[in-house]
Amino acid sequence: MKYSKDAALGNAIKEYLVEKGVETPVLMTDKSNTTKIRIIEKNFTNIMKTLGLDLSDDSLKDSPHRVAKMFVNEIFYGLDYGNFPKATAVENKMKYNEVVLVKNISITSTCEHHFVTIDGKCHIAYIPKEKVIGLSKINRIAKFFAKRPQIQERLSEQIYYALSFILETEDIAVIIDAEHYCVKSRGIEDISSSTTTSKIGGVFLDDSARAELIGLIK
Ligand SMILES: Nc1nc2c(ncn2[C@@H]2O[C@H](COP(=O)(O)OP(=O)(O)OP(=O)(O)O)[C@@H](O)[C@H]2O)c(=O)[nH]1
Ligand SMILES: [Zn+2]
Repeated sequence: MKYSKDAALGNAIKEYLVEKGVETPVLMTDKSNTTKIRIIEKNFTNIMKTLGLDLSDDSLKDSPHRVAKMFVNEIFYGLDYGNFPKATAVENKMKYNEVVLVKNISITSTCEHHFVTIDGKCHIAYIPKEKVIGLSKINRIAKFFAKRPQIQERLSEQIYYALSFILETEDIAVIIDAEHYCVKSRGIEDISSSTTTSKIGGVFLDDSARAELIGLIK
């Protein structure tokens, strides 16, 4: 992943999420990515063999390594705060104090109960106080927290508190609408339902501001 990272900011946000009680339950690991990939590869080999799959088949033989790389470097890279995007806020010199809304941010995450895909859209709004942030950084922060085993409620809250920490305001709204493949492709097998969650703070809690925001999203 080629983007600028900021581990110091990531670690400060981790502490803030722990304080707010919204951090993902994680235990410390000092294993390198190479070690993690080697261990996951070995364990996924066992899963495939247990299912009776023939790992000498050309198409299957590299799947354990492929899955291990995908877990560590792609779909779960947001477990590592060393990958937190460089998202430094800058002074709000123009004193802009109306809504900034980034709509339809594509999110793919992974359900932590079943380890299948969550696929949806995220809308993020804030009203600047002293600080503003590059627009793409909002998408990047949402994506960082999506790249973990997740539940949708916690994903909404983690994005909210990370932005609140960086932007030094509570005037933020995070709304996610997503389809869960654990609901769609298994279990209840409902192909049409989606789930909306939100974490809203500050002025967006007022009825009129909330109504205005919903109008802008529509
Ligand atoms: N609150 C919440 N629940 C979720 C999310 N993703 C998946 N779930 C639910 O987690 C629950 C896990 O329930 P269990 O009864 O332990 O699992 P299960 O036997 O596979 O349940 P079914 O999905 O109903 O077949 C299910 O109801 C899922 O729909 C999420 O993001 N938020
Ligand atoms: Zn699930």
